Amino acid sequence: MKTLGVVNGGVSLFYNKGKQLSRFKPLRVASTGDAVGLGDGDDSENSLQATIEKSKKVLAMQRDLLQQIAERRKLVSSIKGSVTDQDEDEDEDEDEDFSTGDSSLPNPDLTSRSYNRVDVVNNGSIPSSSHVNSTTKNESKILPSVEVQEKPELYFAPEKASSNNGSIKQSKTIDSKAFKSDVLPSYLSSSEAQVTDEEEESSTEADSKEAAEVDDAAVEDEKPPPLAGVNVMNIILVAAECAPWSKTGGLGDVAGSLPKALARRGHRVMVVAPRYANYADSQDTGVRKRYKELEVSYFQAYVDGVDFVFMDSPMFQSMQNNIYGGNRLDILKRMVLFCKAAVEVPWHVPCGGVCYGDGNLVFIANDWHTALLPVYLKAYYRDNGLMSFTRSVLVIHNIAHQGRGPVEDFSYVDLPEHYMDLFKLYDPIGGDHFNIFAAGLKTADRVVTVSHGYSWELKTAEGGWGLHRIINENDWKLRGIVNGIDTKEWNPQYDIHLKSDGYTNYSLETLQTGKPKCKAALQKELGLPVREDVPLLGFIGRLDQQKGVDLIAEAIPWMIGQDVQLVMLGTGRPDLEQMLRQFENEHRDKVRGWVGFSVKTAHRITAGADILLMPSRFEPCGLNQLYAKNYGTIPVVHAVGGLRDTVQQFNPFEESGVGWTFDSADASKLIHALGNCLLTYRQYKTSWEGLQIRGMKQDLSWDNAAEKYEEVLVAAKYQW
Ligand SMILES: Nc1ncnc2c1ncn2[C@@H]1O[C@H](COP(=O)(O)OP(=O)(O)O[C@H]2O[C@H](CO)[C@@H](O)[C@H](O)[C@H]2O)[C@@H](O)[C@H]1O
Repeated sequence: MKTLGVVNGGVSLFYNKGKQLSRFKPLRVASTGDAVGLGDGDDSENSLQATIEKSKKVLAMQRDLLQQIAERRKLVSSIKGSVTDQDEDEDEDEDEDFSTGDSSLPNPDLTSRSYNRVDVVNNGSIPSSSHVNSTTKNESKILPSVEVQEKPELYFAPEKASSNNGSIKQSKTIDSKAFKSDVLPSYLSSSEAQVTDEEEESSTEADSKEAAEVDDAAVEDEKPPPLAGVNVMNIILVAAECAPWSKTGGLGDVAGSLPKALARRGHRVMVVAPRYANYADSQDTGVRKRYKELEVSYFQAYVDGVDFVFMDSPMFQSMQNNIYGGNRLDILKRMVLFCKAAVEVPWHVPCGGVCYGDGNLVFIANDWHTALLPVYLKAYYRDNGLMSFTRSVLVIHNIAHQGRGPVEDFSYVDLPEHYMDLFKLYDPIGGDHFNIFAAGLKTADRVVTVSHGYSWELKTAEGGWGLHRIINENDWKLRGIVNGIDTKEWNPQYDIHLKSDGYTNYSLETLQTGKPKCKAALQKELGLPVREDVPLLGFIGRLDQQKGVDLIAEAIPWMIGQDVQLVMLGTGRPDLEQMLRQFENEHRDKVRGWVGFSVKTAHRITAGADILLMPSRFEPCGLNQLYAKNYGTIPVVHAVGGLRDTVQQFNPFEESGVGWTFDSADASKLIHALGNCLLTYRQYKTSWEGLQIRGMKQDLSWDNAAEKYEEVLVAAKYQW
């Protein structure tokens, strides 16, 4: 078996047969030539002096060890706090032996940046930090009882469940659970959004105070995930947006939350994102670098165990709330600068006093905006024998945006001529063109996409948007991993946006009182009639072709004929924004079309609505349906991509499933599914509660996904 020596800032990490043999700095004493006790006279004085020096060193090392031991004790007590069952009690005892053995040791002063839960050897020894700040559901909660009820009879007319006229064909190999819904009795049956808002987006003092309270409450519930152990790595996630600092959609959410889950597993994790505004909670690192005539500097914040590094340049600052603004070349130039500089961040930007360095390091790039990063890593470094042990993983959140342009755009990316072939792609309509995503996909060591369903769709002509051939050729390195959600931020129990204006926090135990309160508050806030019995439907999303807003538009006349209320929140295509306003104007007693980007309103709709509509034409993963499930809001979705993976169709005979799905992007299918959903809402309350409870009980946290990401990172690390 191959033995691999990874040089990591002066400390070698040796791996043999997959095992890390030496992860900590060896404790070495008396390494110099002047041995103690040899010679006499002056010699003996010298040797005495040498002994004193060595004793000092030994003492210093002991102090170091004591600090590490104290940190482990802290970890053990946090594990003890969350252990509930018998098996875990046994583990706890073992841990206790370990900790009580050191109980007499002094408790060193541990700062918030002191040590990781697993000591990561970084550039010579100072590991980054990590708080344990996750929230997971408390499974031992008392649930409202679900009564067995008669099966529904009055559902809509049956239709062929297997019919598949969708824009994307379904795979035979796709998740069997997702498919189950299709064989059930069927009678149950680019322009990117811009940040346009808003008062709550600038975090107020009150918000941060509330957020801190949320942290405290969440920490009490916390059950840490297993640690990465020997797989522990240095990870740098690079993305064009990162919530809560910058967000136009799901990419921002993922960049803000996946890293925290990786850190909870013990990895040292950094996020690099552009600095589009002056973020109050970040500090200037003082580091300045020049790329051609452009200077960048770096700001930094340390949150929930993750080093967030914001790259500052007039190019980014000028974007403010319009982060993908400007013409094609403007965006290209911004991303060239961002990716060139991001590859060097591990050398230049010290976090917790120490740079990450290039050993045991993997970059996670996201979408076309950062698909240049794997290419720069190869062209500038690995081709030249540098950063040889650094790897890159590229995540596809949405293949529809690719960084395309005329072939001449290659001159802006500053790469050797022979790299041109990586970017050149033939398009049946436009001929040869320049395609950044294509180059990134070919160059990255591994590729991840955000659901199983989408990983299959990407390989089809309809779903690959011209890149399906490249994706098929690189199938060996592609993996689908369903996104998780930030269970601290998107949790009805702690949600800071439910603390005022009549809203209230709620959990499984208080669902039946808390959610109706939120519904009434939402109706009041929107100026709709406050009625508990009327089903309130919600839609949240970018207004573009992807999200199927036009299907809702087609279904509006039917909806208006029902006793329902509808609220739609979104920004994007001006014609669709106008459509939202028009719906509201025409049906003021039933419809609200909120054009704008408001995180607060998104949370409140998720809590107050009974039903969330997601008729997306394609959906790589989708986060809103996951948030909806966590809030007891029932999703009605087009069974495509990640929606098919995450929304299991309701089956009244088994009382299973968490929502309604329809199998093609067609308004009549949406109406059919929604009709059955409304019928259940009105006539089968117990079934409805069952749907809510099953959704709320699912573990949607990032911890599961982080474990799978870790497998991909490790595969990349050992790949040559
Ligand atoms: N007007 C508005 N006001 C406030 N908040 C708004 C908003 N419009 C959207 N949002 C928020 O933005 C996020 C959207 O996330 P999605 O995953 O649904 O979509 P998106 O298509 O952007 O992401 C892409 O990347 C993600 C992440 O991988 C994939 O899940 C997805 O399928 C893929 O298309 C949610 O947090 C939502 O609440």
